[in-house]
Amino acid sequence: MTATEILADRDAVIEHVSDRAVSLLAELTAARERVDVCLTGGTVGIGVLAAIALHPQTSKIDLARIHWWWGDERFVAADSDDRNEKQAREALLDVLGVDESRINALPASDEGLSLEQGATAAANELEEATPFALTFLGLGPDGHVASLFPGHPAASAEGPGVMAVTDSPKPPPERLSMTLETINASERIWIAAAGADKADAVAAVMQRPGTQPVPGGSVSGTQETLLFADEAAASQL
Ligand SMILES: O=C1O[C@H](COP(=O)(O)O)[C@@H](O)[C@H](O)[C@H]1O
Repeated sequence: MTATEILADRDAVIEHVSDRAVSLLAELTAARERVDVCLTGGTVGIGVLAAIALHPQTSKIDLARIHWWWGDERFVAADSDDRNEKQAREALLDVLGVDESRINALPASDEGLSLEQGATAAANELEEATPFALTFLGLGPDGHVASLFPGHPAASAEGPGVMAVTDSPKPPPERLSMTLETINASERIWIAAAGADKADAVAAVMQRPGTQPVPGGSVSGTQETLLFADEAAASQL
């Protein structure tokens, strides 16, 4: 069951989610030797990472215990500005000086692997991870999360792992995405959405009458599922 927290605007969503993330990661890294965290791309998602980097309490997080993953990636060259990895590195990982050995990026198109081979390699790498303690997700205006788009075969793929996504309705057309089952093995899933263009998607995620099912509505963490929305995105609730 997804619970919602509604904040005034985009900046308030980013501030609130980053506050909660810093507290949670400080607590988890004090209690566990290994904490796997799954990142997202997207406007609010990257904003949250930038805010974590600048947060006054971030030094309380034991970074040596965190392993970083991505829920989805655009299958483009490693140095492309479209890469969720590149954006996350610039916003957070490089700023904090995270060690390369703990960054588990999804393959890029210039690494010598086809899209399918990249999905297989990523799924194999994922086997070393513990279930994600925290997974961040953005929400597209169509209700997509990660690169699981409504009506697209990847969104209904069964089993754990990483899907090769072709013909993505949102550019770039080739992507890699964790499956719903892998995402839903996460202890906590936090979806963040802001802006009036997300209002229909937020209503669909919360399964309001008259809405159609969307991938974001099938997301469910084993301990917690939270949707953080600003007032504009929550206007149809
Ligand atoms: O393409 C993507 O879009 C979604 C949502 O992005 P937003 O800019 O509309 O917030 C994002 O969650 C996903 O990681 C990304 O690859």
